[in-house]
Amino acid sequence: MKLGCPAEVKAQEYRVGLTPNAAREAVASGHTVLIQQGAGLGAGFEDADYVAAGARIVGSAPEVFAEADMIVKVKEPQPAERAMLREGQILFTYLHLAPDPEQTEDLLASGATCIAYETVTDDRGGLPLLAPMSEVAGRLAPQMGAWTLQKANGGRGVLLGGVPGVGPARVVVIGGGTVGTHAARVAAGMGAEVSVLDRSLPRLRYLDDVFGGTFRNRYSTEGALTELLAEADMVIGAVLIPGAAAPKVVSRAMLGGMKHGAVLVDVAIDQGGCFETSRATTHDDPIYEVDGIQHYCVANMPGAVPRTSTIALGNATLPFVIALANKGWRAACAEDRHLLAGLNVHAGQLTNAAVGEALGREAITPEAALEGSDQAGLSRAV
Ligand SMILES: NC(=O)C1=CN([C@@H]2O[C@H](COP(=O)(O)OP(=O)(O)OC[C@H]3O[C@@H](n4cnc5c(N)ncnc54)[C@H](O)[C@@H]3O)[C@@H](O)[C@H]2O)C=CC1
Ligand SMILES: CC(=O)C(=O)O
Ligand SMILES: [Mg+2]
Repeated sequence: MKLGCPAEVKAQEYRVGLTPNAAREAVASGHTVLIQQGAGLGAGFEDADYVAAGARIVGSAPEVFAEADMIVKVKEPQPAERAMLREGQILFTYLHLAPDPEQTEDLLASGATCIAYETVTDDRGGLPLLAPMSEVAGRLAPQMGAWTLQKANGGRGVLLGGVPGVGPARVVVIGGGTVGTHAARVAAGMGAEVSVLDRSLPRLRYLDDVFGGTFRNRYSTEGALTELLAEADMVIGAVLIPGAAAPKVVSRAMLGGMKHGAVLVDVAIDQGGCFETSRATTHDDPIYEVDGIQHYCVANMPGAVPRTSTIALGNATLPFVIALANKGWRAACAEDRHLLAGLNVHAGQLTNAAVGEALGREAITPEAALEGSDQAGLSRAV
């Protein structure tokens, strides 16, 4: 198979879909790897590193898209990239379709087979291709929130850890999954007083067992949240219902009960955001204010640390990239129901129920797409 890796074009996105080590393994498995010139530079990988791994450097994105059977990326394809996808081509990347009807429309129109990193599952109920970026975004969240809390950035001018004689900042983390746990650990490590809320009792038990002495946890109800918001200097939004639009856990009215200059960091913004007042921002212009509360809502936070993020993401995606390249998408997905769970769009049909529900569109099951793909191809060909 020909694997193509274009340079990312989203604002301030310096990650890359394939590392030289991933390229080397794909080449060793008998595949051709096409890397757009300079695609790895932002993450510290030179074209020469890819050439040494056996990959071929290609001058432009249109050449990569035209030649490759499978496109491996990081971020959801931007409009110019969507226009280059074609029927039968595989796209393997983050998609986050639930809050993005335009992208969904374009992917359906392309006829491509689109597998989303964020809905691939594992045996333990986890999301193995989201987890590494959730670890990065979780660890970054208190760092970005601490910066936003500085007076010059519109925050209330509170130092996270306090100093001797002055108490620490209070941090509330909503959602105690991967993002939330890593955020809570780092915020506590910076000296803040941290509370984590979740709606899963098994998760709260786990957090209590492992981190009981480091941060507190509470069952997430509006009442508990309202109490904690009143005292909070920083609130980190980290909830997820896989594939679905994020539930709005903090309404605009609830901002009125918070301290002026407190900070919201909405990590869940890539699924539409879990605060009513959130809108996606970029690394170029990351913060804005609503009702005296500062909002940081960057949808690709790991892009801020592209070296760490690219390697972490590549470690997780590599086995799936190789399986897709070796077997083709249909056999690879037929043999691995967890990879099949990543199928969001195939041959003009939506194949993820949560995305369909969020967008009010009909979705078939990924299993039906697997069985019906020949037929779908045939009916378009006549
Ligand atoms: N902005 C960015 O750059 C990035 C964003 N993310 C996003 O961060 C979000 C969280 O991801 P993960 O931590 O990996 O998910 P996860 O599935 O590990 O954790 C989510 C947690 O939220 C809890 N939850 C669900 N509904 C809730 C509610 N109403 N109240 C309280 N808790 C609730 C779940 O029980 C679960 O423990 C996702 O939307 C993910 O896409 C992840 C990486 C980067
Ligand atoms: C998860 C995601 O969207 C990101 O890493 O940018
Ligand atoms: Mg994102």
